[in-house]
Amino acid sequence: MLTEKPAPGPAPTPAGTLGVASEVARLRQVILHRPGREMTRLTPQNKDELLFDDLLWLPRAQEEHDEFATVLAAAGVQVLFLTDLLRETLAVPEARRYVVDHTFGVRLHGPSAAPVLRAMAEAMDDAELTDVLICGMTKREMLERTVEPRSIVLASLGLDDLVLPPLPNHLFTRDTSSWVYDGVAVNSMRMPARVRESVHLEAIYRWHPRFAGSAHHRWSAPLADAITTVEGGDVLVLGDGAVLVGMGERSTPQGVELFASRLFAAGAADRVVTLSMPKARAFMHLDTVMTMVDERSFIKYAGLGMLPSATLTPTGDGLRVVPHEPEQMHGVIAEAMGVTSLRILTPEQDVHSAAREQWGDGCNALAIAPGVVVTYDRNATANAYLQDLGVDVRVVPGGELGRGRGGPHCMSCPTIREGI
Ligand SMILES: NC(=O)NCCC[C@H](N)C(=O)O
Repeated sequence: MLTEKPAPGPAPTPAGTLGVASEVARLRQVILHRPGREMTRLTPQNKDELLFDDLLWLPRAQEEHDEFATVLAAAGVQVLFLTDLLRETLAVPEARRYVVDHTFGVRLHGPSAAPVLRAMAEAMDDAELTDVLICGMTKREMLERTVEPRSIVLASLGLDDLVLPPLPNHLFTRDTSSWVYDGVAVNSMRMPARVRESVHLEAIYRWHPRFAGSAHHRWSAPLADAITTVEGGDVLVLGDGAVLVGMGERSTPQGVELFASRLFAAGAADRVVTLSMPKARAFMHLDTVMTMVDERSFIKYAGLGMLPSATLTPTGDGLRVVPHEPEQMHGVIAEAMGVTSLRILTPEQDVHSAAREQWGDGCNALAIAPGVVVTYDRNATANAYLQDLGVDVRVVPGGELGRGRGGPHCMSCPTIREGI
């Protein structure tokens, strides 16, 4: 039996206007995804394709996640759960049609099976459809709901093969959509295993009553392609019109230029600093190596070193691009932030311990207010180091959650921070 989801805290009070004008301003509202049955689809055979390094022990992962949600709720953050948002969104007929059409399509299922699968999905109630969309569906489960259409796509699958793959990386709500100033980017995801996550977030922001009525900007064309990709873990909102974006394994220069152009066109930002990161799994997103702790402090992985950067600014009808040498990295970010220097926080430890803590998301802090961060308890050196500097560190367990390679920053999509 999976454990029940706890109430996320006291009855939510209206949290304010949607938007995030800073990485560290007091967090008011966040989207989380409590890991569920989709995690039980992970096997030693498919985990790499599904971007997990190991299999999660689900009840323990849920306990850990519940603690994360409780720490946030105790700090006055309104916690929204993706499963609830998706289920409530599917009650809107247009949203349901959009999601079903973008899930059961000719490309994935072929022209013979797609219409049958769509009809099967249409017949489900909102909760069942939500479960199938997130957890996926085997052919055996499909046959409990519909007769097998004549389709070589389906005929090629065994009974326990997946007609619809699960989405275990919904856990990392940061990446799929990101609020930047008074708008949201529903991101085109780089890895095939995560592409369908954007369908759900797009539907939520377009049709869920909580978001549909708000006049926020959109910084992306979701599901565009695998070239113009930006993922939220690569994006840090520096404040006062500045944005920092990492380009590496997931976010591409093409995607970042489009993203910057949209921010500039709306007047939401006027400078974007890009960092060229190594293309490696350990550095898959900027927030795995560097996150903000307060208005001018970053916790940074020692092994990251200094990176080539560029400053993008608007020119009226295009972008002005000024490249910088690696040694200028901190100065360039400081200048974009309008501060004389950054405070770079790098715990002192031997290279092996530093690499182990980075792998365990030691630099993946979620600021819930300036100088108040949520981190995994396992990163003892980084946590003690921050505490010694006077940072209020609120630790949560991450032994199971961390197996998907993400910490508190990755597992949270802030939708409202103070000061927007
Ligand atoms: N911002 C992040 O670094 N998110 C963690 C994403 C982990 C996920 N398993 C992935 O590979 O996409």
